[in-house]
Amino acid sequence: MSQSTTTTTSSVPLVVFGPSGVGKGTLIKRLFADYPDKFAFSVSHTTRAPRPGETDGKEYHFVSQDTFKSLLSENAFIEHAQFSNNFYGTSVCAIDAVRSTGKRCILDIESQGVRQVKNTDLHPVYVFISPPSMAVLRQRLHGRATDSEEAIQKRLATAVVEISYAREEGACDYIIINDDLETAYSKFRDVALGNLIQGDTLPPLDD
Ligand SMILES: Nc1ncnc2c1ncn2[C@@H]1O[C@H](COP(=O)(O)OP(=O)(O)OP(=O)(O)O)[C@@H](O)[C@H]1O
Repeated sequence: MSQSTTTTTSSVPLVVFGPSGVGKGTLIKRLFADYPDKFAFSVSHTTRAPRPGETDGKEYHFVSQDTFKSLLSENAFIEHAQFSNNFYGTSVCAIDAVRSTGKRCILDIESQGVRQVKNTDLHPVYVFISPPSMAVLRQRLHGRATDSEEAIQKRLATAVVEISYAREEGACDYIIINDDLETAYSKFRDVALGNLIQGDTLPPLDD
């Protein structure tokens, strides 16, 4: 691949999506650790209150519901969502802020957000991280031990929605199955660096 192609591909944002518990955070954390000067998350806006230790503009841009709504009406967000009465959104400005530092912006969002991004002129690269099977996803959610059984069941139900979206024509540029972590990370790193890879094929995930 020519240098110019690599540069162009690796400067557009990278959207990473996939069911909760599949290992997106694990892969992204490792990428940030390996390449601290190359990648960054954009800072999202939220209407939720800051938690102790959080700084405005660092973890989030903390705004009121009214400010959020007016930003929304000005089309300031490329995607937004509501979770338990709070709004969250990724602004065009936040993505530009990452771009201006010379880093590649990474977006870790749900398929609902991916659909919204598709309606913008951002044109990122879309990577779907897939579990090797639903049984493995279930095991990982239990193994992480951060959720109640009820929350795990909810995440599994949402996983079905994420996976069925990934099956839609043109939903993603790359599928990476996170079975063996080293193999998955090596593919993920290549995509993030703008290299062409042979993506995986979605497994049946009907177990
Ligand atoms: N390839 C792998 N093999 C085994 N375990 C893994 C692998 N990848 C990740 N895990 C483990 O699976 C669990 C879920 O991973 P992680 O929290 O990164 O998922 P996630 O997709 O970021 O979830 P969420 O969207 O809920 O934040 C963690 O305990 C992690 O250590």
